[in-house]
Amino acid sequence: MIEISADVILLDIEGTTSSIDFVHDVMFPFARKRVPGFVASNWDSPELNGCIELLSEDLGKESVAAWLSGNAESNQQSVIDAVVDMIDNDVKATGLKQLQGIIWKSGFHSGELVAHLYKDTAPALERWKDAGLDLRIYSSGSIAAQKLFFGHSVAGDLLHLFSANYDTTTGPKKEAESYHRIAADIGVDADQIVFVSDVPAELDAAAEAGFQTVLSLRPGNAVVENADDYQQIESFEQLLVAPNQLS
Ligand SMILES: CSCCC(=O)C(=O)COP(=O)(O)O
Ligand SMILES: [Mg+2]
Repeated sequence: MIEISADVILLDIEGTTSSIDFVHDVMFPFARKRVPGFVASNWDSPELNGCIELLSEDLGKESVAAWLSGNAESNQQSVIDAVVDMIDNDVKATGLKQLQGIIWKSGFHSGELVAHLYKDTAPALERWKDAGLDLRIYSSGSIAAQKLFFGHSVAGDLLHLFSANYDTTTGPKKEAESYHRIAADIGVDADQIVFVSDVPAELDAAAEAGFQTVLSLRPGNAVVENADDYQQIESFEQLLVAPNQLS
């Protein structure tokens, strides 16, 4: 059991509230299968072009210019191949995550996608919220995707439990500056925020910014060799958080 005093709980999704398998074996294949049709049908749309613009910031203008150096048909195929390759390699690029979020929308709305949550996740969120804690999400998945995810979960629509969502438009999850920005956005001292994630490098960045941190050890997560360097939980039932100063 870990007992913490804090006002805000900031949660990662994959490997923390929900299984990595669901994201990799259900959500990624759903998007991957639909990338060719989506790119072909939306080639001139502001939505797709916004994602391509973001990818050129993520990957460098030269890479994206190379995809777009041929005729319309070959350019579309280059974008499709590049996006599929990034999905297969779990690239956490903002433009890719925006694109995935757009494609997932139809799946969550039709009921084909229902977000996985560990059985302790929804009860813990309710318990923490009732105790007066401010709950937020910070994930590589786009904010739109996060809202689809928690709006269409195995425990129903949980969006009312969260005060805000952050994605990589705030900055990369492994950089301290991103956590400084989140603390400034919330308007509390960094030490009043506890960040829970399965990725040590994310916890290290958060700790560098002054956050309290907890390592999430869920079944199917990557093995963390130095797990004992962190406060750790296998379930949210092991995380007791008492609010400090928020009214
Ligand atoms: C919003 S669900 C999709 C999650 C996703 O695409 C992802 O990359 C998860 O990364 P996280 O930062 O939550 O580990
Ligand atoms: Mg994670």
